[in-house]
Amino acid sequence: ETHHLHWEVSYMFASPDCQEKLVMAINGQFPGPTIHAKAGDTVVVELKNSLPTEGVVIHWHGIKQIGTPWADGTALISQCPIKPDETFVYKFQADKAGTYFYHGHYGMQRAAGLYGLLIVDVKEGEKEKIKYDGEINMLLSDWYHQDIYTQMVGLSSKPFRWIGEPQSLLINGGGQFNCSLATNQGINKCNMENMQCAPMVLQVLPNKTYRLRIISTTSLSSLNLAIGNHKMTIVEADGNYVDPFTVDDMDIYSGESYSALITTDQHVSSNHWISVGVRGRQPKTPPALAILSYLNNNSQYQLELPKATPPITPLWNDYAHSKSFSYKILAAKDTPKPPKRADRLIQLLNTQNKIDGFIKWSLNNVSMVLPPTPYLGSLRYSLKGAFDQKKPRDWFGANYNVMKPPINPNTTTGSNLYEIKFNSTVDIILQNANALAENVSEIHPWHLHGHDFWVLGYGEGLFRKKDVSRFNLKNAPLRNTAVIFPYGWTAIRFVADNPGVWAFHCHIEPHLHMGMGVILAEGIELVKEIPKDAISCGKTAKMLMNNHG
Ligand SMILES: O=C1O[C@H]([C@@H](O)CO)C(O)=C1O
Repeated sequence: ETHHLHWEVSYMFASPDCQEKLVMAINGQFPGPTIHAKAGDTVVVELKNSLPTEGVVIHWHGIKQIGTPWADGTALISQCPIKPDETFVYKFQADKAGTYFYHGHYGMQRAAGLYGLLIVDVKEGEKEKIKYDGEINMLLSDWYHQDIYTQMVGLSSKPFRWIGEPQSLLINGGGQFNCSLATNQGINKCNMENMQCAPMVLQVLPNKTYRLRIISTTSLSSLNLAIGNHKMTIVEADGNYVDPFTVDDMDIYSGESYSALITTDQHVSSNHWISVGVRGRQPKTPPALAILSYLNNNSQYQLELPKATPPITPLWNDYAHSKSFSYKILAAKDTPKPPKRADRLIQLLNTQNKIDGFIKWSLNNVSMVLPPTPYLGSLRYSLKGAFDQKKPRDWFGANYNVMKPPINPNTTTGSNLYEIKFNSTVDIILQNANALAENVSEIHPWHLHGHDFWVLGYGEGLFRKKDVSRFNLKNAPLRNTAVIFPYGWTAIRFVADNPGVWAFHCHIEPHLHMGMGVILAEGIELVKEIPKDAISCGKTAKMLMNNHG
């Protein structure tokens, strides 16, 4: 089946948390429309850019883009930004059932509200492995009242202006700013008459099982979600089935998606708080709340606020709690196993650095900048001088103390382009370290485009070669996003079997903006003819003009 969609991206005024600001919308909707497809379906989105004066692209997060690397929607990597008033056609296959989303991938447009859900069901005629009676989607985001231009300019100014913590957290695009519905919070009570800021009510029937699809597209915040009186059984992560496990609360990092099963086994006419709070950074943002409401005997849903206090998020710096959740995520039985060994090991040291006093993030001491000509075109057509040719390193050297701020914080910029042998198996060790300030090391969720990878393990401190022997080759989970914990490392393995140019980066929007990413290029000679609309800028535009002049 083919899903043919006509979308128009524009700004509109909206008040997701009852404070009005400009929001990036699709067809006048924020969040954008939900795409429902089946595995194997083709999705065609004719995307018209109706932003007055800026380019746009959309990335289909978790979709592998096999055979269509130009549809990955990464500005200056896989395609040229779509110009105002122009239309670009994204055509790709929904390759695997699972919970996905889409979002802007140019500058910080995701943080402006350019996102929505992409739900892929099992193939026609195939049976869903997980049994449930109904589905509920929860798209989580954080929300800033400052516009993204002020944020971006601040991040690249001297002195540096950090974006700070978000003003509110949103569930399906709605939230409450500076007030709370929960009775135990020391802040103003929200005005419930304002429907836009009323909590989302999830209506359920008693004695059923629901599949909650939980997705985080936050700009900055790591989140924790809990439902009063209901346990959650995690069954899917990033479009891959996991070995089911049951928890009282779950963590979710930007770029991740999960399915959690809940059973509505409480009193037939009851209601319960769902709360979402911030982890990993000292929270200044009130938790987001939703209400799980059972249909009562009179066929009516309870719309009053639950009597109990909402679940409280674990202490923001209780990393043991977060690790215990991440370590429980293991592959379901039928998951393909990783190859026994890798052909190449790349160790990427994540550091916060400075260039002439400007604050950056670097990998092996190089902060990523993107060239004016997207890599996919310049590599495919071997255009000379399209980007900085300096090869990035596979290792950062033996003497780096990850527990202390960098002795020499000075960094440089570069393309961070790794050329990967087609069909080879690659291990990447994401090595965390102390940031510029003493005793600070932050969470970074890393997202890989074009692939799933196996998470082989996590460790504390500096990764050592002997840690390879601890890798989980038995039931390593497949993911497209993996977190690195403060002062720790995370090991991933993937097979470079998808011709194209793929970003691999921290999914925290300001961190990517500050250079926290690398580019992987594989099997470029196998990329078919790239649609002209994807490469009509920079040196590839000149090439096209010369060919047809
Ligand atoms: O990139 C970041 O910058 C600030 C801080 O380190 C400097 O102000 C912060 O919390 C980040 O995550």
